[in-house]
Amino acid sequence: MRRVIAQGTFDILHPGHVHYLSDAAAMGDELHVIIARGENVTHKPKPILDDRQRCDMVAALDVVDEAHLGHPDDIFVPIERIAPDVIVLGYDQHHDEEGIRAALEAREIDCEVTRATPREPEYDDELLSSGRIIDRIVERRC
Ligand SMILES: Cc1cc2nc3c(=O)[nH]c(=O)nc-3n(C[C@H](O)[C@H](O)[C@H](O)COP(=O)(O)O)c2cc1C
Ligand SMILES: Nc1ncnc2c1ncn2[C@@H]1O[C@H](COP(=O)(O)OP(=O)(O)OP(=O)(O)O)[C@@H](O)[C@H]1O
Repeated sequence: MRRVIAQGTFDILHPGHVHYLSDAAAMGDELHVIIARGENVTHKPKPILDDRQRCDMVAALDVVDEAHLGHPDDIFVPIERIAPDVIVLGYDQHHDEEGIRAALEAREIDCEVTRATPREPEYDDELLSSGRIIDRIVERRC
């Protein structure tokens, strides 16, 4: 049984998320997804949706076996509990692969780190970013 971890904010789901999670699921037998707590999303605007709602929506996707709300202070706590064989970073996630590998090694967690592929738009005006969907809502409804 090869266990895979994917992670992210997942505020307002779109086909880019489904692509990432399907890519990650194809790398093993069981996909676990860690949902970033709103308080830990500091590199972009805070999510619109609550932690629990984002977690429940990801859990409802077919390719996902289990969605876990992230730890408030230490990202390695859920990883130690899940004990994955591979962590799949998103194609544009700012996390540094080498840094994560070194931290895993320091904690004696034997796990690969790899990156998923991007989904390119398949038709005109396909919106593949939660931020762009929110911008569109503001533009059209405010
Ligand atoms: C391996 C890994 C584990 C993570 N675990 C947690 C966690 O336990 N709690 C949390 O709030 N964020 C966690 N994060 C951070 C977020 O999932 C996420 O990368 C970031 O906050 C949101 O960025 P993004 O949605 O733009 O990728 C983790 C990130 C990585 C790479
Ligand atoms: N178009 C896409 N193709 C492949 N993966 C994607 C795509 N969009 C998002 N992802 C992946 O989904 C995961 C969660 O992404 P995140 O919640 O930051 O979504 P986002 O739509 O990129 O958000 P924002 O627009 O606020 O930056 C990340 O690992 C990210 O790489």
